[in-house]
Amino acid sequence: MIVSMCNLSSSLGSLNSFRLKVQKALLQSDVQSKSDKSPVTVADYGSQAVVSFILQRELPSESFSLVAEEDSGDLRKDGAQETLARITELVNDTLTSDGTCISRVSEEDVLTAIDSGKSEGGSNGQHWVLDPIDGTKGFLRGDQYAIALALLDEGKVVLGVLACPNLPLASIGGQDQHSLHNQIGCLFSAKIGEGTDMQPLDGSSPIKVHVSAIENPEEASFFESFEAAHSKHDLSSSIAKKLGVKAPPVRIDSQAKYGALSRGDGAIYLRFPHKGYREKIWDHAAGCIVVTEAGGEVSDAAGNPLDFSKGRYLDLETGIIVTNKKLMPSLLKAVRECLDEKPSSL
Ligand SMILES: Nc1ncnc2c1ncn2[C@@H]1O[C@H](COP(=O)(O)O)[C@@H](O)[C@H]1OP(=O)(O)O
Ligand SMILES: [Mg+2]
Ligand SMILES: [Mg+2]
Ligand SMILES: [Mg+2]
Repeated sequence: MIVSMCNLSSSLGSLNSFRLKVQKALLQSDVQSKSDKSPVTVADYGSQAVVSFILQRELPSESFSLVAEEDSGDLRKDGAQETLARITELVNDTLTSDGTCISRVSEEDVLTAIDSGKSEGGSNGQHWVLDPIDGTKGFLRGDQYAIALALLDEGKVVLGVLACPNLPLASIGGQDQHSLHNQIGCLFSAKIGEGTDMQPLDGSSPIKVHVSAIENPEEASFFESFEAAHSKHDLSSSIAKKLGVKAPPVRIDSQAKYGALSRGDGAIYLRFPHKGYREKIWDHAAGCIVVTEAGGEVSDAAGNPLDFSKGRYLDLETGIIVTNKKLMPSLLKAVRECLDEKPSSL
């Protein structure tokens, strides 16, 4: 399966205008609640439809498989007609404005495109993995969010693209504040064995990025979820304290954390969801390769690499930790000690 990184990057880049436009003009009726109480918006559905259309246009149909977050169930219910019409209008605006020669798509086409993301993934063959808007709560607040697309080959992530429309090109880690003219919007892309690139969302040239080289935890800063409901802030604080981290946490939404970490804005990302939460592959696949190709490591709380071959969910020891190769052993030790002291914290 051959699809150029350039095509993919420009397709996700063109989605940028779609999302910024939708984010600014979002109506109350554009936001719904899913069965797990998490929010979903016309932008989540529209983004999934657009990426699905573009991938299916670029790729041979017989082997196409997409594992994506949203499905059309709620959009097919009575009362959803207006929402579906609005999504279809936004999708058509996007597909025609980015110069791709796609004729207008119907509401049924949009529903079908969304549902092409129902694949179960797994360890055989190739599967695209999509989070059309990761960090929907951040998107709604006007803060960080990401569009995350990855490719699995025989259960391994081999390619990842992470668009972060609200992430400054300059570091959010304290240094380098005055470079790049405070431009906003970053696209991270990584291919196995080829490193990680970052480029502005306007399509300017990419640069190679690398994780922080910090070895002394006292100089490290760490990322965690903005939402306390998504990750235990008290547990992260205990781990950071035990490790000797002095800086307060940097709290941002979505896989933008992986992007920021891949260019060394911070050195550590800690994620400890509350009991019962199951991590999905689309929440980590693109971020994971963006960080590992930039020289970092991603593991579960037991030190195992993430296994993307088990279907739509990640099967892991609760907790995801990300850092550079130098800090990982001491970070894992701090995690183990904190969990041993307070096993009930998981
Ligand atoms: N209860 C929850 N616990 C942990 N993560 C959650 C929960 N509900 C939704 N998420 C997902 O966590 C990710 C964002 O986490 P964070 O911003 O805290 O890093 C998103 O993928 C979000 O889904 P979504 O893609 O629907 O926004
Ligand atoms: Mg969601
Ligand atoms: Mg997500
Ligand atoms: Mg999402």
